[in-house]
Amino acid sequence: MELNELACRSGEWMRGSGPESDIVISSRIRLARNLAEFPFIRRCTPEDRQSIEKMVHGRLQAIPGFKTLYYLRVDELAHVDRQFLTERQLISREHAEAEGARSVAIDNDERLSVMINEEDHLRIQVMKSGLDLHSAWQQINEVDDQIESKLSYAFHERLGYLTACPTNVGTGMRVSVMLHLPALVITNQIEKVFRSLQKINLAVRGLYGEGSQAMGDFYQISNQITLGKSEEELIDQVSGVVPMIIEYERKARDFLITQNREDLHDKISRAYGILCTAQTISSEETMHLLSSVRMGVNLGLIDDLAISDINKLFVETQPAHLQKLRGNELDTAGRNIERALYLRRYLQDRGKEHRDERN
Ligand SMILES: Nc1ncnc2c1ncn2[C@@H]1O[C@H](COP(=O)(O)OP(=O)(O)OP(=O)(O)O)[C@@H](O)[C@H]1O
Repeated sequence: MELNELACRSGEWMRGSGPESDIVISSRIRLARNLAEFPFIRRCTPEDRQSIEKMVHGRLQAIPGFKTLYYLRVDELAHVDRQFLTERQLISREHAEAEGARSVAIDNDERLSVMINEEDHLRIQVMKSGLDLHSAWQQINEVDDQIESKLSYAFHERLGYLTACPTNVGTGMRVSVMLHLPALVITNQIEKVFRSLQKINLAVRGLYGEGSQAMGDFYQISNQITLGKSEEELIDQVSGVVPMIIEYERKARDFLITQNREDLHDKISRAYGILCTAQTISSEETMHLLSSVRMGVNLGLIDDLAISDINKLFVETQPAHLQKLRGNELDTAGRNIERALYLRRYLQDRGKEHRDERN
């Protein structure tokens, strides 16, 4: 697949069409799996890695339905292409930066991706728009069964699936939701919410997962425990807590709008104004301003844009996306100019379309 093809369209999870997608950007389930006949990645020789890569690729191809997956050798891609896949959440930052033979298989809608030779031999992930963990589980469970019918997984009768890091042993599953929580940040309640989540063994991470900073008020909430609970219990734990966080965020938004409507409207309109007119802008500032505009769209304070537009802009204004869309490499200053140009054009076009629709 030409990566440029991917750059020109939105993955399913970016469309903002799933349940509760005003606050829940996406739901993700990933399974860590290893092959019984090879050592864990950290103990593999370069030859082992090559053999695993070749074997898994071959077996995946033998699964009906997997033939249509795009298959990319990550270690053979240019830096910008690896960064591009990270920005689309199709591979982890570790997979983009690691050494040795490694690859990824991706389906057409970007719902399913399988990383080969990441921290574990296989990392299978399914992503859905909005809060949709149960259907993500249904899909990943089927995919996992299909793969298991072609490969022999490292499995221990008492412990469950064996993984490179002990924190993943058992189900090998991480269940997560990416939430947009700007009002809890503005009202200084976010730390309190995080402390309560940590008490019930849920992890809070930034936009790009483990060790990453929260950007644009996006937070990822996931299970910390993988052992001693069934997959359904882990999903229920995360699914059970998310509606409460959604309610807190909605209450904080209501509070802001009733107590301070003018200030909030002003903050959001200024953010929109800067995005529509800036001549040079960093990705950090863009994320920050888009976060305000996203809340403005949800609160009906901005009606020129839809949530899908904002989700698309969040991804397409990232460094590698800009360079792919533009077709050449750019340094930081060049990217900041290109980003501002891209935003001005996009927002002016969408504004015009909306005005035409209304007339
Ligand atoms: N709900 C989600 N929606 C979109 N992207 C997600 C979601 N959850 C995680 N991701 C992305 O997946 C990548 C990997 O995430 P993360 O490092 O948290 O977990 P992981 O792959 O399960 O690995 P590990 O727990 O072993 O570190 C990151 O880029 C992260 O942003």
